[in-house]
Amino acid sequence: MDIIFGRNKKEQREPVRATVTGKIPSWLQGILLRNGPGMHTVGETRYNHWFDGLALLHSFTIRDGEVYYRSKYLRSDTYNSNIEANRIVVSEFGTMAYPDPCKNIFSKAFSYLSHTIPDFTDNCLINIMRCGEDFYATTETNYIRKINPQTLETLEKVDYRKYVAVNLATSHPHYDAAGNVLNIGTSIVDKGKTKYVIFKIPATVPGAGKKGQKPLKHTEVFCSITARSLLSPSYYHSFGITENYIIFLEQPFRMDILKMATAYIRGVSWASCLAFHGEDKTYIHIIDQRTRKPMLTKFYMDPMVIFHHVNAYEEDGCLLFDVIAYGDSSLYQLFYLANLNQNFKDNSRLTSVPTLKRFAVPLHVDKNAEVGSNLIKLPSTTARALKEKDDQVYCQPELLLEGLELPRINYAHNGKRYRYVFAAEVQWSPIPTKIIKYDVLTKSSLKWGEEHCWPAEPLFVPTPGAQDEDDGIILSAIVSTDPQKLPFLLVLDARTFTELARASVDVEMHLDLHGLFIPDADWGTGTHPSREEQDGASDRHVAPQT
Ligand SMILES: CC1=C(/C=C/C(C)=C/C=C/C(C)=C/C=O)C(C)(C)CCC1
Ligand SMILES: [Fe+2]
Repeated sequence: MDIIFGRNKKEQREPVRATVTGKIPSWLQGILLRNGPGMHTVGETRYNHWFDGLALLHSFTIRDGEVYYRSKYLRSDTYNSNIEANRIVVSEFGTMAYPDPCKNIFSKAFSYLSHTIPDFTDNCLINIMRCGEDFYATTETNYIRKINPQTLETLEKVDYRKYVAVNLATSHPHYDAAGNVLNIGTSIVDKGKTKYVIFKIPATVPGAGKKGQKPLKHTEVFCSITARSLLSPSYYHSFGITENYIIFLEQPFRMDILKMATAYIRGVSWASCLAFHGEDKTYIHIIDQRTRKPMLTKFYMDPMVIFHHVNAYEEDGCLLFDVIAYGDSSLYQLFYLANLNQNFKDNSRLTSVPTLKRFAVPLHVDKNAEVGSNLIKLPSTTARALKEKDDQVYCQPELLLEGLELPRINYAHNGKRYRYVFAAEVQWSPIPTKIIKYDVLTKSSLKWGEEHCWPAEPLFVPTPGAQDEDDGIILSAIVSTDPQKLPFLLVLDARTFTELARASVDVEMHLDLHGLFIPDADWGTGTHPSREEQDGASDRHVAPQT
């Protein structure tokens, strides 16, 4: 398994043409841009956790039935410092690093103290975010890195804290129909308070295109929620949204700020400051977008760990949300590289299987409803919300499907009633073996899988002018454990889940995390450099010139 997880991947800086078999639909023109960890050792030093790896961006440019692949390490400050020092000098999720090798005991003590809370990393390895016409590589700290989606070149480092008071922010923002970005971050012990801050970055700003007119400068705080605990806010990875509401789950998987403040001096990682408190509840915060205020009813559910929200929607006075839930935090434990070795199969059993669960929250709670009564009367779900005393409501889910992660939907249905979840199938280990299309209405699934193949997150791209939710294609980058088999971009018909085409590339591809598709039609005529300008004049191979 070391080939897939632990081995450093070489960049493919010049676009290389893939060998296409089958037929890519002629309307599919654009760039699939994805992110994930690609380098886990620097010099003699090694990261402990797969999520620590240095961000490797890669893209598949699809044009006129051909596919061109390229990859480039994000030239973050973290990457540059590590490469220059030829060792890991910046701390990541599972690895605490020490910048200066101290010469004597006094300077060592001084160095430790002056670094009590080191600056967080800008190794943005998780996802790609679109802000108007700009694209950023993202992680979960206060830093994002602007990138050129065509050349994969690294551009400026952006500190969210310049625009909004957050120390951490998710790498799974939402977008409204106009392309405005909505995200959530945590503001830690700021003016005596720890808060979850929901903020909005407009897609366009007056005078856009003029120097200095950046959407980020116009970031506004939409709403904030005081954390239940000043010194142990929840960890979260995503959130949910509908037309009128925002769903934030304050789960009992928490960060211990005091532990974090002493982590550097104690020589332990950030990950060791996170703990799951199975004796606690998960609080459901529902924010009404019209008033920008959280609902006063105290909704809660069992203790669980949720990384990915799938979708949410409103139906007959209820708010329904679908999430991939775990019974504990064992997922993060599994990704320690020490577990992802030859004995992978024995070491990497999840102690809880990721399960698609549907929750339902009543938007108007009748104060006179009997304690113990179920407030959900929808025929469409068996999810329940039990009235309790003191304005509390206990939500119990409907179990939809076990064994899936990295969920995606047709984003045109985000926040609305929907039918299809596209995901990677995973059972008791974090190995994605198949891609699955799950119909939440009929509860049936379609699957794609092939021997030795590990599929990445399946991304849905709609057919132009599509009416049906599944009228489109699925794109997934597939890596293989068989050294004889080249990695490839898989193109499936999203309706039937049959293979339309595959584009094999003779490179060492990494297993990635998340990304997005940029249709060619999205390149405006205005401020963007032309494709010709950006495609890279220095291309050795036949570059996708148009
Ligand atoms: C560096 C750093 C962090 C990084 C977290 C990361 C990198 C999480 C990755 C999660 C993924 C990939 C989940 C997939 O489901 C924290 C803990 C936010 C806080 C402190 C500094
Ligand atoms: Fe994620």
